[in-house]
Amino acid sequence: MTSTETSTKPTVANPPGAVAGGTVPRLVRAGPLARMLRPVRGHLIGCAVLSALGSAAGFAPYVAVAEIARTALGAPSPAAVIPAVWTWVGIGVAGAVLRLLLLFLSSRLGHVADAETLHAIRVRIVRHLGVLPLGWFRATGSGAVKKVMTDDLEEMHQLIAHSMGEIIGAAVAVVVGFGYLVLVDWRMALVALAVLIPTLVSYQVSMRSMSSHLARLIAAEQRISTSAVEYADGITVVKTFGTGGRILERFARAVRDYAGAMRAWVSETRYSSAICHLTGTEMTMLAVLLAAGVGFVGAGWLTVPDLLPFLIIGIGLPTSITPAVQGAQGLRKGRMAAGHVEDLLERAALPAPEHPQRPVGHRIELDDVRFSYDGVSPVLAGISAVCEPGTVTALVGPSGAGKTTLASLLPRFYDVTGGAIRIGGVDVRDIPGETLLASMSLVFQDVVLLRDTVAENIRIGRPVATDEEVREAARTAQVHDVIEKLPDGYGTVLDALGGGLSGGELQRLTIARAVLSGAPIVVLDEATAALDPDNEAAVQDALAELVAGKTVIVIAHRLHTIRQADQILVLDHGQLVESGRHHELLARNGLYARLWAAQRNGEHA
Ligand SMILES: Nc1ncnc2c1ncn2[C@@H]1O[C@H](COP(=O)(O)OP(=O)(O)OP(=O)(O)O)[C@@H](O)[C@H]1O
Repeated sequence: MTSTETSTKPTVANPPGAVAGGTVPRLVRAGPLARMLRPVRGHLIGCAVLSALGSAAGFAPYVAVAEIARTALGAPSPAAVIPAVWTWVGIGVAGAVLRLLLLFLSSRLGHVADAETLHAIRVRIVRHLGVLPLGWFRATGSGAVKKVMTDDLEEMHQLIAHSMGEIIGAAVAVVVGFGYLVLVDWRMALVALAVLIPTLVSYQVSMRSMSSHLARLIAAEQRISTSAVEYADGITVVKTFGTGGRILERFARAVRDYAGAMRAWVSETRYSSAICHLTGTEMTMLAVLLAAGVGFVGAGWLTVPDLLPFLIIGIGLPTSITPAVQGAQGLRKGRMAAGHVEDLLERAALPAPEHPQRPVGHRIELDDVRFSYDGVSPVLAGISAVCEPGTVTALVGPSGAGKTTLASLLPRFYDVTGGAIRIGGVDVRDIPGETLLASMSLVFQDVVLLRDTVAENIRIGRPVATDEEVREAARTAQVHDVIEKLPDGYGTVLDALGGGLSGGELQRLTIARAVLSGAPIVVLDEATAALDPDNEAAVQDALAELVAGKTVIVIAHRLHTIRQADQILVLDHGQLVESGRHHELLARNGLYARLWAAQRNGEHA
């Protein structure tokens, strides 16, 4: 029996709740959780049975103490009860040992079920991540993956390995304890029940209230941590531009939301919480049982020895519920976590080609390409163009025109919603994913680094490349000399921030990756960030080496870098408004000419 006081303080970590009859089975049966646990049902049933038996055996020492007291008090002489006392001591010790053994085995089964379930889920997630559109990762995916892989799986671990056993153990403790008291004296047992029932009912009320508030509280808690991280991450910008007020305001709003949700919850549960505090403690039970017991003894309904089991076992009944309250909370969180896991697993995968085909050559054909992120507002509205092998095509246009979106349709970050993109005469949706990605190098502005050596960071371009090939690629990308000057040269381990390499140097490192891959198509997002003149020249030289002889699509922000492009596609509001070479477009005096004039004026201002 636990002797800790039952707490009904409604915190998110341990909110009010109860193991009221019917609630637990409904939760376990429900939806995604039940589906995920089906393969380990046998283990879970075994775990539950062992936990129940262990919890029941754990009563033996308490019953033994009560019985020894009853026997001793009612005996004519101490010597007469020695054999009976020894028997009860034996029963008590055996019960304690059995409890340890059964709970150990139950915990083992629970952890085996947990390991098998989480292993299967992790494998499914990893497989599914492999078929999700890359665009999903760029937009929102990495945060969602992290949350599911760490937070949600941790909640599921708590549920499978701990919460179920806690709930069943606590339920059995209450039932067995109460059953024993009924056998001793059913009238006194009813008195104990009169204290237990309001406790259970008020827990049940709190539990129902928790269901409606938990999602809101967790959401507010997440917003608090997100805005705190945002503040810490952006501290340089915040201090420099004095924008801390706005970020702090977001943080304060999240804190207010949380406090509001908590207030609503506390207010809704004020009566049930007060009853829990009043009736769910050992002190209250002791006072009631003692008062009733003395009265019963005075009335001749009860003997003093028969009062003892109520004072030893009865007073612990309310606090026996505590583990179930925590377990029920774990169950609820685990069920929400299972829902998040299933949401991720149900996210639409990129359809694999039904009839895979191999492209012949690398001619790129944009055929009436239409696209929308939300299926409602068009972002690209019927773009048609051809990029011949070995030529450079620049995508230009105002911010938000759709340049990045168009470029990201080539490697199938997303699929077109109308029209088609063909490479070497084959629709990209009919080219096997690996073949498609192997045919192009993607050089985007956000440099993604692995926490690994410089050499391995370049080798991502072609994992089987030799050390000499890695060095050669770095030389071509004009970054070899910089790497050689690092403390451990190519063996220097980079962190997420680039291990001291400048922005331009990191860009050349990603260019080296692309050079190493040797893919015949290059999709390039030209840097918008201004580099110092030396770095700028080095990056331009590296790019010139990379794109030589390749089919290149470049998203151009600074028009002077693409004056020599073979064709320039000018986008505006998702439409292709002009196309041609630099001097042709200037002669048309349209959008391109205006953008060019604006940039020239900007440079000379
Ligand atoms: N992941 C996304 N989900 C929803 N809408 C998006 C997403 N990415 C871009 N958009 C929207 O699509 C439109 C085109 O954006 P896109 O980034 O392709 O333009 P862009 O021409 O590359 O702009 P910039 O030069 O500023 O990078 C914009 O209205 C943008 O807000």
